Amino acid sequence: MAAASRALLPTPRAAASASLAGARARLVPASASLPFRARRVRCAVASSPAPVAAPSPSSESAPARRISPAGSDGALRPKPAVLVAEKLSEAGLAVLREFADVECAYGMSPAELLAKVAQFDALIVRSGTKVTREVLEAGKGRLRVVGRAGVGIDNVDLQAATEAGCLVVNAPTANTVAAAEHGIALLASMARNVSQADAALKAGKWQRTKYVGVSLVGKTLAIMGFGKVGSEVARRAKGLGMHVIAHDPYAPADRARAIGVELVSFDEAIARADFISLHMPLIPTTNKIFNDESFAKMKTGVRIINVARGGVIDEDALVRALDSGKVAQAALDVFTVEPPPKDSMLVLHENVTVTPHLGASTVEAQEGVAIEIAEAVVGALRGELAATAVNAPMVPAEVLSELAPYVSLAEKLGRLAVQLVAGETGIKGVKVVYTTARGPDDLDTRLLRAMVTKGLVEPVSSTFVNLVNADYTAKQRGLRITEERVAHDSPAAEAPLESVQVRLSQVQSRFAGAISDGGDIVLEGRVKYGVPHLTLVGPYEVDVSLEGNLILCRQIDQPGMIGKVGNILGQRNVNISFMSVGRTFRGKQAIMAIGVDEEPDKETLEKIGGIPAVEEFVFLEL
Ligand SMILES: NC(=O)C1=CN([C@@H]2O[C@H](COP(=O)(O)OP(=O)(O)OC[C@H]3O[C@@H](n4cnc5c(N)ncnc54)[C@H](O)[C@@H]3O)[C@@H](O)[C@H]2O)C=CC1
Ligand SMILES: O=C(O)C(=O)COP(=O)(O)O
Repeated sequence: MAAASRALLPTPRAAASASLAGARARLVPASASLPFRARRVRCAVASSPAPVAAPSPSSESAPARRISPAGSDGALRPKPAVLVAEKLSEAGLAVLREFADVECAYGMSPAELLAKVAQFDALIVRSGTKVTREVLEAGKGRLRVVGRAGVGIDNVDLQAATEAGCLVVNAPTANTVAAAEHGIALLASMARNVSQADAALKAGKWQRTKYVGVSLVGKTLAIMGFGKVGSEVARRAKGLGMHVIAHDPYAPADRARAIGVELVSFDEAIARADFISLHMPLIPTTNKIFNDESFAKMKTGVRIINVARGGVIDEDALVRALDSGKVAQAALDVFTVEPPPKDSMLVLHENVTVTPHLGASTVEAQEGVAIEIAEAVVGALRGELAATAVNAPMVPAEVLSELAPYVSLAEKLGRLAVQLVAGETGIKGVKVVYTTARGPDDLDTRLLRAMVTKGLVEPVSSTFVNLVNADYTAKQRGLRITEERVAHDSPAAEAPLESVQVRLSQVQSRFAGAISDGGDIVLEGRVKYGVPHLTLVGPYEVDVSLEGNLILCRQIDQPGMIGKVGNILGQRNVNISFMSVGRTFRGKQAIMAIGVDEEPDKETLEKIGGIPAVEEFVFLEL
C-alpha cells in the first residue's frame, strides 16, 4: 500500500509554486504620472518562500543558481535569476538586485537570447525584444515570469506564455504621460514643419515660404483609442484649443464626457478629423486598420500622428495616400518593422516626420517604468498576485485576500483527491461544489478552480500549474472540471464560502472509504479560524486540520481503536497533530483521519494495517 502510494506523491520542485498572478488594475487616474505601485496580495499556498534579501552582487552577471541565506525554516534556497534584455533604469535594477541575481544583456541577437533564457527565472524586455514561442519553450521549466517594461505586449507571444504557465506582467501606467507628450510634440512639430525646417536650415537653406504651417486652434482632432495615452492627448489638445472627438469601442462614455470629448464611430471620426492621432493597441482587430479603404474616407489634407504601433497602419497604403495628397502629413514614432529599412519610402518621405520609438523615452518615464516592472517581477517571483498580469484573469486584490485560505483549501483537496485515485484509472470528471451564501456576482471562483487543478495535476506530473495555465492544462489533460454552487441558507455569513467539495467521478479509489453513496470520490473541506480543514471523506464526517500529512484509516467502529493506532505511531516517534473519527452508524464502519508531522515508515504503516479491526488505510501527503 505504501509503495503504491509513492507513485502518486508530489515531486519536490524548487520553483514549483510561483505566481497566481491575476489582478489587473488598468484604470488609474488619467493624470497619473508617478510610478504606479501595484497592489499585491501574498497567497501563501501559491508561493515559494521568498529568499531572504541578500546584499547586491557586485557583478551584474550571475545567472548560475546561487544559494540565498537560510529562510526562517533554516532551508537554503536558490536565489532567482533575472535576465534584463533591454536598457532598464538604475532605479529598477536596484529593486531587482535586492531580491535576485540580475544579468543585464542588452542588444542580444535572437539566437543569444535563446541560448541564455533557460538559465533565468524571469526575463525583462522592452519593445525591442521578441519573446517568441521558441524563446518561451527554451525557457520552459525555469522561466516563470516575463516582464514587459512598458505597455505594448505585442512583442510577447501570450498564448505560448500561457501554455508554459509563464506569467506576463507589464508596466501599464508609468509611461502614459511621456507617450502623450510625445504625441503632442509630433502633432505640433508636424503642423509647423519643425523637423523639415530644422534639417533645411542646418543644410544652409533659409526657406520661410516653403515651411508655412497650419494652425491647431479650432481644428478637429480624432483620438483613435481613448485609453490612458489617448485620454491624456485629448486633455492636452483641448488646452491647445482643438475640438476633440474620439473613437474607442470600449471606452466609458462618462470618462469622455468628463474630458469634454465626443465619442463617435470609426467612420465618423476619420471623416470629420483634420488630425488623427492613433492610440490603440496592436491586436488582430487593429492590424492595418488604417489602409487604402480607411484613407479614402478621410478628408483630403488630413494629418496623422502615430505613437501607438506601426502595425495599425498599412504603411504602403500610407505612402500612396501621402503621394496622392489625401494625407498631407504624417508624424510617426512607431513602425511595422523596427528599426525600419534604411530605404523605407515612408521614413524618407518629405511630408513625414519620424522619431525612433521615443514615446516612452523620458528620464522620468523610464525610471517609473523600471520601478513598476521590477516590483511586478519581484512580486510575481515571490508568488504574490501581480496587479499588472496580462495573461491571467483579473481577480481584484481584496477578493484575493479574502479567498487566500480557500485557495489553500482548494489545492489541498485536489492534492488529496488525486492521491486517492487507484492506479491507472485516470481522472476525467471533476466537480467542485461551493457552498456559499454569496451570489455568482459576489464570488469569483476562477482562482479556486485553478487551485483544484493545480492540486490534481502537480502531484502526478511534472507540469507546473498556476492561475495562468490552469484551464489550459486541465483541457490538455482531458480533465473536465465543472463547478456547482449550493446556496448556504445563512445570508448573514461573512465568510465567502461555507465549504468546498471536490468530487471525482468514474474513478476507482485505493481507499474505498472515500467513495460516496453516488460512487464518486468525495472530499470536502472548510476554513476554520483561517486554517483549511478536511471535514468530509466519502460519507464520513471528520474534522482534521490540513497541515503536514494525513493517514486515513477505515475500521470497524469499536472501542480502543484510537489508542491502538496512537500507540503504534507514538512508539515509532511519529507525532500526531490532529485526530478525528467519523462514522456512519454506531458499531458499523468508522474512519479515522490522523494528521501526522512525520511520514511514518513502511513498517509502521504495516503495523497499523495489521490491527484486526482495520479494513484499509492510506497515507496521503499534503
Ligand atoms: N510609442 C511609445 O513609446 C508608446 C506607445 N504606447 C502604445 O500606445 C498604445 C496605447 O497605450 P495605452 O493608452 O497605455 O493603452 P490603453 O490600453 O490604456 O488604451 C488603449 C485603448 O485602445 C482601445 N481600443 C482597442 N481596440 C480598439 C479599436 N479597434 N479601435 C479604437 N480603440 C480601440 C481600448 O479600448 C483602450 O481604451 C498602445 O499601443 C501602446 O503600446 C504606449 C506607451 C509608449
Ligand atoms: O510602452 C510601450 O508600449 C512602448 O511602446 C514603449 O516602448 P519602449 O519600452 O520604449 O521600447
